[in-house]
Amino acid sequence: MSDVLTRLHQVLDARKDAEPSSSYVASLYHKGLNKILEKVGEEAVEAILAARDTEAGGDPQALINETADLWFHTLVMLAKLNIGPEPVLAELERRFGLSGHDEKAARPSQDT
Ligand SMILES: N=c1c2ncn([C@@H]3O[C@H](COP(=O)(O)OP(=O)(O)OP(=O)(O)O)[C@@H](O)[C@H]3O)c2ncn1[C@@H]1O[C@H](COP(=O)(O)O)[C@@H](O)[C@H]1O
Repeated sequence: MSDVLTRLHQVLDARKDAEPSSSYVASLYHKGLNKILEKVGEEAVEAILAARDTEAGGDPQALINETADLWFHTLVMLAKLNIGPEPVLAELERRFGLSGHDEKAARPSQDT
């Protein structure tokens, strides 16, 4: 399934040469990194609100959709900075099976 992240990244990369009027992703690149970061923040808030609604008995599909929007916009953010999903997946792989407390204790002191 993580293959879809790689395939999506290839599309996001190709959109760097597209006309802003022809593609949502190209229009985001054209507006610049600050607009992309604004979208990531917006989608994070929408995911948080949908999680609250789901806990209160709402439709989990709304949370799934908002999480997909959030992941998508973080991929656009990374692509804008010439980073694909692979190093993020590799970092998750590296952390896999490590206790969260142990992993945090082993981080360089400037990381949060
Ligand atoms: N996965 C997605 C995807 N998820 C969400 N979105 C878009 O993200 C936007 C987020 O919704 P909003 O209501 O916040 O957006 P908005 O109101 O248009 O934005 P603002 O004007 O408020 O900034 C919507 O336009 C969604 O269609 C996506 N747009 C594109 N993709 C993928 O990216 C590929 C390339 O897309 P294009 O560049 O548009 O061809 C597509 O083939 C898909 O695979």
